[in-house]
Amino acid sequence: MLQIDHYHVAYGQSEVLHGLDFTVAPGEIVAIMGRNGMGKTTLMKSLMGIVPTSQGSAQVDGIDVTALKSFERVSRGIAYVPQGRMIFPTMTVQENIETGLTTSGSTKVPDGIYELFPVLLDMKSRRGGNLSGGQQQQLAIARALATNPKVLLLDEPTEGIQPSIIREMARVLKRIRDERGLSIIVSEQVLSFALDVADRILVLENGRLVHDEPRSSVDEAKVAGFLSV
Ligand SMILES: Nc1ncnc2c1ncn2[C@@H]1O[C@H](COP(=O)(O)OP(=O)(O)OP(=O)(O)O)[C@@H](O)[C@H]1O
Repeated sequence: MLQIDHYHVAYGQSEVLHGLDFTVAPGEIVAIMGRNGMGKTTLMKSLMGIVPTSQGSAQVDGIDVTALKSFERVSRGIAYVPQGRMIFPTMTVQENIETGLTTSGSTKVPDGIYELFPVLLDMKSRRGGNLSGGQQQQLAIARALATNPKVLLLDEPTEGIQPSIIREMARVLKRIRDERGLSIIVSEQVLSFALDVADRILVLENGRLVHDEPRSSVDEAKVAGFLSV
């Protein structure tokens, strides 16, 4: 569903990603792990077309998206939940989700979204800024799903969220994957969440992939070693 080849990204003269190669299958959840500053956010932003790719390519469902603008990537099936969630604080919950509908041509929030996140239905007339961190994270995921994506990117979704909500988030992400068959890429520093949610664990270290193992055979101590400072 997502294929990344020889993928390089730089800020000006400073290269941050030095040639990544990986694929994500339909219905697969991949966790990209790594300490602060290793390039996880840069990868997400470049896949979304916010930061340009300097070499290499990204394909979604067989279509090269490397030269496309962000809104074109959304219509090709990439959705993004940025670090810090970035919901619109003065807009209501419903209005926040509706901003994701522009690509689908629909004006009504699909019922399936509120089924996944019942708390958002209860709060649909509240302002986004009045929600808790966990509820805002659910809202950001709901908004991304409203674009009906094939590939969902989540940048450090557990940041600032309490443990019980983190476990619930893992459950919902797996349910979304099972029901919609989409591919999910989640950048993470919390190993327990990655082990809970992912089918495969990649580790990014100084802009290179240094580890790529299925969840079932992952060496937890080795991955933890990459994450310790
Ligand atoms: N706008 C920018 N201009 C120049 N360098 C940048 C810019 N944004 C990030 N960097 C650098 O790129 C490198 C990777 O940063 P990035 O934010 O992708 O890491 P990360 O793994 O997502 O870390 P974090 O967990 O802190 O978000 C860092 O060295 C950072 O200083």
